[in-house]
Amino acid sequence: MQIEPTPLSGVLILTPARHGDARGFFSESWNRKTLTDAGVDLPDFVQDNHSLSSQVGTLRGLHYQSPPHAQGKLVRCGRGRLFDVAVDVRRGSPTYGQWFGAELSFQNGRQLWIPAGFLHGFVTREADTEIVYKCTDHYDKASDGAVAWDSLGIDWGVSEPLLSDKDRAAPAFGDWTSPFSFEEPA
Ligand SMILES: Cc1cn([C@H]2C[C@H](O)[C@@H](COP(=O)(O)OP(=O)(O)O[C@H]3O[C@@H](C)C(=O)[C@@H](O)[C@H]3O)O2)c(=O)[nH]c1=O
Repeated sequence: MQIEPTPLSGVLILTPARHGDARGFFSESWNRKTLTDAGVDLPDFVQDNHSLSSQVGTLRGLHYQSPPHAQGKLVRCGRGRLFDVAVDVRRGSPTYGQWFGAELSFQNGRQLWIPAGFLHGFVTREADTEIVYKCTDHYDKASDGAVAWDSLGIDWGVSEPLLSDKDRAAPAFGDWTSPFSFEEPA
């Protein structure tokens, strides 16, 4: 397991080992003990999500659930290729409003750990791309929120993405009040 920090405190890139042989590969895509032994303690996960985006340039985001139903997400790409983005929206954080993006693909096997307190979104870079992610809280429709994808200066690599109606109507970052605040690490 390779563990890499990112410029946003708390956000990590995790790359599990792949054991290749004549059949293909085997990989432990999630193993709490491997991470704990490496000094990384993630909260418990209670829901796994899986979505397919048929068209290249499909953009889902930027999403969050408000506390007390905030979600941390461990994200990976099951098929195809996508650009995954986390935005720090913890009020008082030294990196408030900053974003980090990484390409996650079936090929590179990378995962992005995004704690609660961040917006999450992604754009697909291939047709028929699947995303799979573990969440630390259940879906709660009433706590579900979105911020406009094009209001944070993120370089998505597309100018006219395919969006949901909800994402097209999302408020701009500048018109939105974050429900998250920054807690200094103990
Ligand atoms: C997120 C979610 C949606 N749904 C339903 C609601 C709706 O009818 C349908 C599609 O929902 P959405 O349009 O919100 O799906 P989508 O745009 O893929 O939303 C997801 O985007 C990524 C970026 C995230 O980070 C996720 O947390 C989630 O917000 O699925 C659930 O039943 N459970 C869930 O956990």
